[in-house]
Amino acid sequence: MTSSPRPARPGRRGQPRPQPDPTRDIAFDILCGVVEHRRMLDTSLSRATETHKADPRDRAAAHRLAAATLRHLGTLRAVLEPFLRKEPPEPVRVALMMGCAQLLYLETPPHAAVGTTVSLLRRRGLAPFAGLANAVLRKVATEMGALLEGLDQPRLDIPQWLWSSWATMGPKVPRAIATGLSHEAPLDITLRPGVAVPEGGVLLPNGSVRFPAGTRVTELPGYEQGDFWVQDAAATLPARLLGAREGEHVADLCAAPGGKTAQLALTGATVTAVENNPARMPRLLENISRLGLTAQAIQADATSWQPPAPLDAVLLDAPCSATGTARRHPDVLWVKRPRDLAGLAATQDRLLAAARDMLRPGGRLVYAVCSLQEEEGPARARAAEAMGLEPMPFTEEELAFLPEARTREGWLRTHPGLWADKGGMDGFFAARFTRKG
Ligand SMILES: C[S@@+](CC[C@H](N)C(=O)[O-])C[C@H]1O[C@@H](n2cnc3c(N)ncnc32)[C@H](O)[C@@H]1O
Repeated sequence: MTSSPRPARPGRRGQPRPQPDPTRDIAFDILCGVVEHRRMLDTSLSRATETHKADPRDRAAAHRLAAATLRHLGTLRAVLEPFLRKEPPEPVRVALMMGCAQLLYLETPPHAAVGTTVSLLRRRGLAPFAGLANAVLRKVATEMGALLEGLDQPRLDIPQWLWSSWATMGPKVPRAIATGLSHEAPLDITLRPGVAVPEGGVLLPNGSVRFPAGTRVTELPGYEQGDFWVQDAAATLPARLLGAREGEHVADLCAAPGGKTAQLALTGATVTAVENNPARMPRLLENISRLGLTAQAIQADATSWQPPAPLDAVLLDAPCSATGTARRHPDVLWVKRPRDLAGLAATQDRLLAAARDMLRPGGRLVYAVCSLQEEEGPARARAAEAMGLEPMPFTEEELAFLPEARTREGWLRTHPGLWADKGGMDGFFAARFTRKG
């Protein structure tokens, strides 16, 4: 992150005229949206990009700054605490946290981090706090190492309710997840069969290819030709574990943007992808076409859609809290609340019941969520059993490349602390069932 290269021109009354800085303006709007209004980052990003007439580079830089701040929100609050004798208004705290994040995590030169924060406060009608920001950020810049010493950063950066909830997976799991969430996620792609590993990529044990964080997928050779698609290593597992085969009729419920549809289509099965959100249909269709795959995409609510004939297999990648994707979407940690889970679980149960009814006797169902929450994972697998679905556990052989993700029940449980030496993975839960004959 660099400073604005142009010197400030004098404005009225000899005051330096604040320079436009769309990157920090957008990041500030995003952060205020998350922290004050529990608004998702992507929602604010689109809105703020329009307001500040930003170009794609500003947008990307703003996203990176906002994400770095959110990834370390608890630590940044703790670092600032000793310098604030009185509680500042929340937007001022947000600007200070953003300034601190640039100093502590983004290697922004101190004069730029301090100067741009002061300008931001002036632009936003918060000039009375400019002096405070100047003094606090200068101190942070000089005492950086000492300020972080002794802080339990992974613990501070996770809201208490999530930390406690993750302990249901084992006492060491919350810390492992938090450590996995403390850095940017790498870029994983899934290759079409027969495509060579692109230069710079590392082949993972599940067959995914991994690139360093910040790699732009559209710039990798083979993207336009449809040689691969973006998909986290953990996200490849549910479709793989459905075991779809040529000649089978399968449905991919809740399908956009279509990573799992692509996997299923490549098995040779006849695939119907069902997605209810019209805004997400173009991405699904675009991906199917870029990859040159054959799959029927239908815009419909999967709780009421019915296949023309009973299906051999169904993949249900249900909507969820998405806490498993917090490496890429750190806002999730601060936007979601415990009370959101009951509504999501009710939707997941409705989708499970609908999926069950689509199957022929003996047909298979994989239920998956990118959530780390018990309510959306194991509790839903038990609900599926109560609906008359018969468990069909994942075997040791099927998960031989990732044995630590196989639970005693034969479910799949991944989290950002797994494959720590390789760069981690998203959090997923999956369970497989058959419909009794
Ligand atoms: C977790 S995302 C799916 C990701 C996708 N399976 C993939 O691998 O690329 C969940 C999707 O379900 C869709 N969705 C939510 N409720 C739905 C419903 N009742 N019927 C169909 N789709 C639904 C959402 O719009 C969203 O696109």
